[in-house]
Amino acid sequence: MANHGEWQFGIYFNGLVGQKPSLPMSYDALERAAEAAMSEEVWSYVAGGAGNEHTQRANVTAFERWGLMPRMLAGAAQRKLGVEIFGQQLPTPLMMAPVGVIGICEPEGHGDLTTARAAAATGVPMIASTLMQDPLEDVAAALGDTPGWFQLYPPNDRELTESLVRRAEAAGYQAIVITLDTLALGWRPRDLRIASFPQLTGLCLANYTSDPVFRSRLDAPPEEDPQAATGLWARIFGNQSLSWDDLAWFRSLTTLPILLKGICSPDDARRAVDAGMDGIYCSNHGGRQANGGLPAIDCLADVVDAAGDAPVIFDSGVRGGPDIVKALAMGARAVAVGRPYAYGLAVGGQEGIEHVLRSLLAETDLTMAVDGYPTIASLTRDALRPVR
Ligand SMILES: Cc1cc2nc3c(=O)[nH]c(=O)nc-3n(C[C@H](O)[C@H](O)[C@H](O)COP(=O)(O)O)c2cc1C
Ligand SMILES: O=C(O)C(=O)c1ccccc1
Repeated sequence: MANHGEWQFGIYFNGLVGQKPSLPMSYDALERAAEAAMSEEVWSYVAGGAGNEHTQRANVTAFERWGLMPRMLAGAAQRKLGVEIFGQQLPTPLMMAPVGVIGICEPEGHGDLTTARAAAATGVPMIASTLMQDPLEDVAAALGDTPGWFQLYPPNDRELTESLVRRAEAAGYQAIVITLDTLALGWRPRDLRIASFPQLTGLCLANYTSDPVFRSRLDAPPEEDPQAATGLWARIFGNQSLSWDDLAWFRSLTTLPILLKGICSPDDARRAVDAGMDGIYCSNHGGRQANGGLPAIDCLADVVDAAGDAPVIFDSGVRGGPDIVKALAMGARAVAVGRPYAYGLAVGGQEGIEHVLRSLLAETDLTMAVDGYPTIASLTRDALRPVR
């Protein structure tokens, strides 16, 4: 396979016949275009974070405190970006993080299906959120040969939790990601200012309204009384009494690999592995949940060390190829992005997502080429130096 970076020559050659890319070529331009393309409510929800968004900004700027050491004549003419996770061979170390409102990041409201098609076209796995506009089965069917993982927000109803996990397994998802950092909703001033929370208008609840257990809890079907369905969702979503003791029960539900998302503490990573979890997902939810926290990248190395042989996925603040390379060098097995592909969808539909993913992969590949790291295995912490 050609190196991902060669994609840039396609763009330059198009320039020879007067064609310029119609989609943004930098993250800042992508963000501006997305703001223009989205409704005020969706923009606020996607772009915003917790409190004064200090942690959200710090997630991004913390990457600038690490520099990659360039190595010359390192035999990096061909790069190998493939990785293996839970016996799955992935063509690249990039993943799409679960974004619960991806369904409404395009005007037609089927953004989950569009994202799955972009995953199918690029080989970049989609981690499908519990919050979807289309049922998880339909989204799985659109993934083609690309693996999908299912992200679970465990409701405070065990029968419903079990139903969601079994449906995900039956639909062909290849891992379950249990998100632990959103058992309560963070303080989000942007959304508070405009008094907007999309799920409360009934958006992105298809996995609930299509679920037999959820439906059995309602007096009338959601099609007849959508408000009652939304009210039930609001009552069952939060699950603040979840504890480490519940992990054995989750483990008993499925033979699929389970990862815990929202882990930043090495002690929690150790505890997760001891409880039989298969992987760790180091993330602070893109700074959307708790403000005043550590940048997620500053937590990654300790989490990797504590996780032992268990693979660690990383997200929060990844905006370009060098960020991906740095997170891999810290020891992440794969690196995910959230807002970047949501903006790609808003700006250019499926093509927009593919454009964002291909740009990230090209820049990752070229960073490895220019800095002399031919394989992901060659990217160790020795490649990183603190910027003074
Ligand atoms: C609009 C939006 C919705 C999200 N919804 C979910 C979700 O449903 N489940 C989840 O585990 N994480 C969710 N996240 C968090 C992402 O999975 C990821 O941790 C975060 O976006 C990474 O940070 P980044 O946006 O800086 O790349 C959401 C993030 C955004 C921006
Ligand atoms: O907005 C989020 O980040 C998120 O993950 C979420 C999803 C559903 C309810 C509350 C928060």
